[in-house]
Amino acid sequence: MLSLEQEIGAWDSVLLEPLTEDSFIANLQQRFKRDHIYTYIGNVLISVNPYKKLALYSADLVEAYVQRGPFQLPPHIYAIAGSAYRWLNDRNEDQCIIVTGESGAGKTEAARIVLQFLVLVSGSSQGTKLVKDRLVQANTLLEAFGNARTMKNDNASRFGKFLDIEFDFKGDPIGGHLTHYFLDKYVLSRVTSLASCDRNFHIFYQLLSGADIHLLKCLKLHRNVEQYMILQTESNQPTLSEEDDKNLFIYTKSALEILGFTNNDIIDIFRVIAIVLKLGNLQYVPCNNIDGTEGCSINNDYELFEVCELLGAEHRWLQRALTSRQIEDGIMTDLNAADATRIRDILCKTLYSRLFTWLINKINDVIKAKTLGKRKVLGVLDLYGFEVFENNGFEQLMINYCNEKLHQFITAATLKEEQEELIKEGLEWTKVEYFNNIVICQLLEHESHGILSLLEEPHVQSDAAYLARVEQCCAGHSHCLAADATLPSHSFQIRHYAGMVTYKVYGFVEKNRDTLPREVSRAMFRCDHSIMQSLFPEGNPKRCNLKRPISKSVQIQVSLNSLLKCLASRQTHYIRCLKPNELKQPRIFEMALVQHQELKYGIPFHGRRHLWCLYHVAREEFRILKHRKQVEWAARVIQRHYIQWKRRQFLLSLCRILPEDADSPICREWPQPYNKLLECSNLLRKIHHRWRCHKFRLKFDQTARNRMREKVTASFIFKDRKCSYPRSVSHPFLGDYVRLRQNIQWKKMCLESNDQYVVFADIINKITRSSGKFVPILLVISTRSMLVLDQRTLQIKYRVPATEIYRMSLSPFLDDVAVVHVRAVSIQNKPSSQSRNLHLQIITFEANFGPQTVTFTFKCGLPEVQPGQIRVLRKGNKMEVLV
Ligand SMILES: Nc1ncnc2c1ncn2[C@@H]1O[C@H](COP(=O)(O)OP(=O)(O)OP(=O)(O)O)[C@@H](O)[C@H]1O
Repeated sequence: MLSLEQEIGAWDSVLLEPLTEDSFIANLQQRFKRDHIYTYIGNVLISVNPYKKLALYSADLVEAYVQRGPFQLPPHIYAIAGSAYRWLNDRNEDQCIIVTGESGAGKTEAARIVLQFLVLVSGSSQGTKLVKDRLVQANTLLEAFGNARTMKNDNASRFGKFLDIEFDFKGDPIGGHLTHYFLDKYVLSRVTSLASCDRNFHIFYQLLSGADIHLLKCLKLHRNVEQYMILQTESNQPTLSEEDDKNLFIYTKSALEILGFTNNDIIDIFRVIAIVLKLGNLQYVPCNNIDGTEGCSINNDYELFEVCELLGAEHRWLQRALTSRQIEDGIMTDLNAADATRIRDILCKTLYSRLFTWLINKINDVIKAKTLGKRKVLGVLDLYGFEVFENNGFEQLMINYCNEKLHQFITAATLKEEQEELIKEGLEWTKVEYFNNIVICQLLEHESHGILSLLEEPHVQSDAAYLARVEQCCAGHSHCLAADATLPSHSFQIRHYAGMVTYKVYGFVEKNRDTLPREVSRAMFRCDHSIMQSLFPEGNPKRCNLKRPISKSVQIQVSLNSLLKCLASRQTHYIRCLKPNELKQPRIFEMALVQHQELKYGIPFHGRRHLWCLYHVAREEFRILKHRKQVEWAARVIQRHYIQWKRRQFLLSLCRILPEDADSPICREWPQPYNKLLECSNLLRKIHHRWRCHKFRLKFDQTARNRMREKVTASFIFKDRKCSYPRSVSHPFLGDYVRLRQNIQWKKMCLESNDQYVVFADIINKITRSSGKFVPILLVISTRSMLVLDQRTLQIKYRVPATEIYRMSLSPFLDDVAVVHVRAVSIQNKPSSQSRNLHLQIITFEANFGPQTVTFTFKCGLPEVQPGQIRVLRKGNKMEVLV
């Protein structure tokens, strides 16, 4: 685990006091000695190659760096990767980590550690795992086909690589895209001629050591490396053992399988490798043609026969394509041995580089995000650094041009933009002078007289003509030396941002065009090999393209400009890799070498420090404030969307959540709403209730409709005014509860008094005034009158015409007390003395007062009683009803 106490020197070089180049390098050295290989300089991470395994990488450390912000823990590549990943998620911005450095400085390793970090930190669902696995395997495959041993590095990438990883809104990888830059630069030389300490691309050795005997036989190969000319060097020094290659072959094959290549695809890929190996063995011997010109023949024709078998080509086509050239339509001339050898080499290089591009396209198809929707991208750019050798040619010019452009971009991003923003924000600061290398970029790419543009001029057909044009157009330029006596012959010099480089123009024109003769492309297109048609589309006789093929320098300029455009749209993070020694040894720190590399960075330290100090103070505060505002804004947006989502959820789920009998008007259940939806829920509940009542009513027949009318009337009268009312709601009114209308005696009686239309009839209890006992009597209300009858004999005790009843009252409590107000004089069938000021009380008792025996005492004779004026008082086991 990390221990902060053990930290040595300054984490961040800008805090060194004083900050000079010497103190900066000394700080790096001091830290390097104690295996602290990472140091910051502002927001750039410096990584010094330890050339040994260090316990600096683990899942625990990834976790630690994810939890803490940058600068809270010792400098680490995880902190840079963590910042990029965090910004990607928090700010929703595309990110890019740019890894730079010389060959062997540790760029590929750094890019691999970044990928490892992203793999560990992101989600672990089945789909995500598959994506991650494929991204990792893509790296393995690229190493086998794109890396080689060089004097500087046993596993040097021979191409620039830009891996874009796409993430979904959760921060899980969903796919990726690979772009490669300029494999051709080394393919141009490496495939067919090796420097003494170099090896060819790993895959050649892996195939020869790892393929089983059947595969070798099928590919017509021998296991022995010495059998193949393109694998020979002057020293023939092996570094990787055969055993290593054999083991690595297993990984390469498994990577191909995991990436979805079928067995047939895999055999086809290896067949192309075998073809390159065998083509490289072709030897030409000069011969004289009949017309006296020099021609050539293939010395070891059996190799060509085998190549044809592997390609599925006819021997005579290929032999003709490799040894002759079309000068006019249909007229061929034989090539001399040197030209034929050159064409053979170009074919080998073209085959290999196109196979590599084909592989990358296939990988891109597999790792492409399969899901639609918004995505964010985190890219890792691993480009080789500035190069200067004893002999520098076309390849170095291209690489140094790329570095020049990249340097311009980084300078603009880290210094120019900072300064401009400081001005914009009105912060106090001192302007820092720095060298803007735009002038060198223009020297190279100026449309009419740039060093690269001159290569495209139609009359520049030889290296001498090209040099003459460079001398003519650029000799006086402040960054170019040409036509100068101090220069070696056939050369010109450019003062790059990173130093002076002398370029020899040998082979410039040819390497820039480096086109395969049309006859060779056609012969390859005609082969019966599944991928040849896609590798050599220009060989299709139906595709007659008379346009000049795009030259290498134009291709590089186009792809570089699109790369820079892409970088400009992203938030960039920098990892600068440094090589501590040329011996590839641990623990050796050569001050001069490190200083030399760091100088190439080209920005004065004091300037950078000044800016960054202003940056840790004002800009940081500004950023925090801006960030906080962004967070607040984001919180508001999230809240708004969450509420909307909740609402929608509630509404959509309402009919699902409502109970089954929710259509019944008496069902009271309703789902509990989310707090913010209370009002909406209440309104909806009312609407829903009305709707279901409406539906309920639609089912009524005439009888039910009449009954409902009565109920509605009762509701108007009793609702909220009588405690016992709710109990009666569900019972329909019968009116004639004793079936009086069917009684024969009554039928006769009622005709006399015209009371045949009975509205209400039931047995009720009357309390006798003398004894206080209950006396059941029959109460009948007809459309004409109210009658009190003996329940057995049906003898009429009172008959009160309806017109004489002027009011009915009842108590609001849980009882059955009702008072009918009658004009006393109108009571019939009674002696007048009793009826004088009589107020009739009709009392029925049900079980409303519980099991107790209850006695009622009535005070009668009050003129008018309103609902609510009746009081029922409990006195011990007696109840007193006061009206
Ligand atoms: N962080 C590291 N820890 C241990 N060894 C490292 C580290 N970085 C680099 N190395 C060693 O240095 C060697 C060279 O590193 P790497 O291949 O990453 O260099 P490079 O800058 O990509 O070179 P090139 O541009 O030639 O591809 C690696 O094979 C490895 O042995």
